Amino acid sequence: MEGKSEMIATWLKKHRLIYTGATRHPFILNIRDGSIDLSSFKRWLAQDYIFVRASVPFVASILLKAWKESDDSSDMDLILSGMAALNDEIAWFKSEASKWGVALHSVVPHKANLDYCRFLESVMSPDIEYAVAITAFWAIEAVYQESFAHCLEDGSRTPEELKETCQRWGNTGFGQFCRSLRNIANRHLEKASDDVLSKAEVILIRVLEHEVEFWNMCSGEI
Ligand SMILES: Cc1ncc(CN)c(N)n1
Repeated sequence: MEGKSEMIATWLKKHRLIYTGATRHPFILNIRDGSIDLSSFKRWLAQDYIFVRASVPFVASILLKAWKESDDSSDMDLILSGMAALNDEIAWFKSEASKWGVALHSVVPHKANLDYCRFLESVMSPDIEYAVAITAFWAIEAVYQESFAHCLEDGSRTPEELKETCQRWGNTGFGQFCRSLRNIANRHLEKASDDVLSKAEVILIRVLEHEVEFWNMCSGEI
């Protein structure tokens, strides 16, 4: 198949509108221009804690797929570092929540969050190929990286008390992690059958849709 070596770039061009919708959502633009309503931020904090906890078994399932299916042992090293980052993230959410007076133990997940967590669970199935699952993992991380990095660019007016949050996903190290995930995804997609390629493209679109719904939920729109 022609142009298989950079599938992710091809798909990002094709699905630019939804990708921009996920990475330049009003929730993020409001952080960037300083107009964010703090109740939206607290809602995000509480709901994302639930999502991050649900991401642990998801990433563990990708680690298992890499162990079984990858021809390169460095894939496992990268995925393992992603697991370690989740461990830090969970600790960060707990301390951030106590700073903002958010009681994490009593948070009720919103529908958009439940739907997204259910989607993660579906990708954990052993029937889902490694190339498909790693594409989903890359997309989930890339949306946060691009979104929060945007809040730190020159000209942004992100409130001082939200800068640490933006740094967590907008820092250059996390950017490098996302680029490495994208390289792994591209490498496996290059060897994939047309059937697996169409599944990976659909999964990518689903992730982007869930991310938009997640931001909508945090903005209080649903
Ligand atoms: C909804 C969502 N998407 C992505 C990430 C980044 N792990 C996150 N914490 N939450």
